[in-house]
Amino acid sequence: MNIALLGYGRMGQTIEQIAIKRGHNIVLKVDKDDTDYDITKADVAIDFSIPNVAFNNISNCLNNNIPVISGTTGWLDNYDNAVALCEEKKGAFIYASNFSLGVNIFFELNKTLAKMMSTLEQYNVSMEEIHHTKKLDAPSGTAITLAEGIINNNPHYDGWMLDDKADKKLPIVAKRIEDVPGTHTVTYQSEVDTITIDHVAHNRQGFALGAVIASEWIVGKTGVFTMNDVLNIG
Ligand SMILES: NC(=O)C1=CN([C@@H]2O[C@H](COP(=O)(O)OP(=O)(O)OC[C@H]3O[C@@H](n4cnc5c(N)ncnc54)[C@H](OP(=O)(O)O)[C@@H]3O)[C@@H](O)[C@H]2O)C=CC1
Ligand SMILES: O=C(O)C1=N[C@H](C(=O)O)C[C@H](O)C1
Repeated sequence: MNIALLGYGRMGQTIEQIAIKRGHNIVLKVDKDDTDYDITKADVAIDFSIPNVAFNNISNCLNNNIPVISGTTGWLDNYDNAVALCEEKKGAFIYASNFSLGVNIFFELNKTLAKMMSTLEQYNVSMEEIHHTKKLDAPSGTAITLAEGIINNNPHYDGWMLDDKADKKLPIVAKRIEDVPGTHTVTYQSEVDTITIDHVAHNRQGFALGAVIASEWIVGKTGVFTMNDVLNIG
């Protein structure tokens, strides 16, 4: 498969290594100053760029009928526009806040736990995410997906709040510590005990492998998909 990498930073470079090991060719590497490129030489594009360019990158792929995988976080104000464009162009698109198999299982575990805890009013839920100091957005996309998994399954919460507290808002604390690839912890606390579930990424290989698997899966398909479709879970 011929793959275009939109964003050639930490993730783009890790994806390149895994894609080559799986027998693919990297035909395009696009970074900040690369404005004049031909996306049509790719069979599929993988976008791991920065929040304020992701939607443009995705639109360019859909306008040129190239299936696109995006892992960039912090651009979701435009997610519905990306979905509408994909439907209009009869294209193929997947966004995931986290492509790793482990986190996608963790998402399902989080939803199941949220359902179980939803009638137990003595527990308050909170979340912490820790990432490297170069991360541009907070809270992480993964933390937002986890928060949505709780809010949709527990009527005591109707939103989330970063580094603050308010009634019915799930509090999220975002910490930045050098070189941490990504740690997410969900905590239920009562007066008598604490329940925590966490996912700790040891490196970026899991995110990158998931993105390559998603790109292999999407070629030849039409529609807007999620990692649950790719992994057949959920
Ligand atoms: N969904 C998931 O599983 C995961 C998501 N992420 C997300 O992926 C994104 C990238 O992460 P990471 O690789 O660590 O970040 P990096 O900063 O290492 O890489 C981003 C790259 O995008 C480049 N870039 C800037 N402008 C453009 C443009 N117009 N078109 C294409 N590329 C551009 C940057 O170039 P320059 O440096 O020259 O500005 C940089 O090389 C983040 O949003 C992060 O949150 C990260 C890990 C996993
Ligand atoms: O920026 C990162 O590094 C990561 N970003 C994603 C997010 O915002 O959830 C996924 C992963 O945690 C690493």
